[in-house]
Amino acid sequence: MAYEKELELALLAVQRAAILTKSVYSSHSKGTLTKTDSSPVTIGDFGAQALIIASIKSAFPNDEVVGEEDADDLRANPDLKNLVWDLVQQAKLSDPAAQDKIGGPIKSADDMLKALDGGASEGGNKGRIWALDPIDGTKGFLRGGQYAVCLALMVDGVPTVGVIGCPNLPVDDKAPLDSKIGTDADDKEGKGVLFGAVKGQGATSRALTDGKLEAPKTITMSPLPDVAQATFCESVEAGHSSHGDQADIARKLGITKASVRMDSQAKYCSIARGAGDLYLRLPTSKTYQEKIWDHAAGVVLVQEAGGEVTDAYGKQLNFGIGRTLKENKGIVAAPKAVHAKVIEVVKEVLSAKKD
Ligand SMILES: Nc1ncnc2c1ncn2[C@@H]1O[C@H](COP(=O)(O)O)[C@@H](O)[C@H]1OP(=O)(O)O
Ligand SMILES: [Mg+2]
Repeated sequence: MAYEKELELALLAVQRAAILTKSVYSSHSKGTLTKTDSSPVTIGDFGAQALIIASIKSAFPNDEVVGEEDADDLRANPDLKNLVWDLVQQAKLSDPAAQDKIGGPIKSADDMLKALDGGASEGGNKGRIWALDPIDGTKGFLRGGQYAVCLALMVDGVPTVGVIGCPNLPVDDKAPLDSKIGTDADDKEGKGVLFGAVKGQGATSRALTDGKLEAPKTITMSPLPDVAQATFCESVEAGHSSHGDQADIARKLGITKASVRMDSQAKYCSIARGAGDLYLRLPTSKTYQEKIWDHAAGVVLVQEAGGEVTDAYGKQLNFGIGRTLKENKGIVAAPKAVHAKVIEVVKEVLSAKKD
């Protein structure tokens, strides 16, 4: 099967990075810090990015990576560098054969910095480029809710392999979705899911473990004969998408169920496995450009589970023009059969706002 090696590498690398993020949450008081550009980040972001890029570069030395982080903060702060270096050395898969497949440990702190800086690709529509978000949904991570380790391989600008690790989603694909799932208040049992998809080959989920890969289960979106019955997902953060516009769209579609708010690409995962139906992300800002690492993996998953993903105007997402989706505004993900109807209503709501 095409991309078999890439999928296995991505699954194992994401699994190891997820182990690292869990150790940051439990042993390092969540590891929060503020980057020199004042955006929030955790020590887990650096460690997870370094591990995943080192794995990619050892298996596929010529591939490029567009990663969210870089090593500038670690170079400027030796204590921080040492802290992340300790984390990276400890994060190992329990199964030696699985660990061997992802290139073993990084040899030195300097190698770790080099790996971290390996995410500086400018992207583009030629060749093989990976898009990596080591911790997507930092706010969710900090509140003990949903976050995701997200990795996609783009081939000639097209997201082709997508893997997402969600340490706080329930393993059961059909567990009811509500905004409290995965919060600290919940039982920790039965949590942690690893999703994978390859273009043209379907989408799967399996329990996220720390060893060998579990057997995959095929996932598909729920059949949604009547869009009024939909459950729609949106960001927790009102600054990331317009809760008001999304509520208007839902009302016009006849949807009466309350939205499910969760952080990160766990939203794409949840609709791909049929636990929810729609993901609406209407822009709050005229200037914000969505980042490719925030969507590439989720898009492959939803497409392969029977869905369609476009921007808010129904335009195809263009992943091949750099590190952002600068030609697109907002995101609408829905089962294929209802996508056009949803876009029609989204356009109505957006054009009414302009008047
Ligand atoms: N104004 C904005 N509009 C849309 N997304 C945003 C905005 N500001 C930040 N983000 C991104 O939203 C993502 C999280 O989305 P969600 O709300 O679905 O969890 C983060 O990767 C974050 O990027 P960053 O990490 O650079 O702040
Ligand atoms: Mg992100």
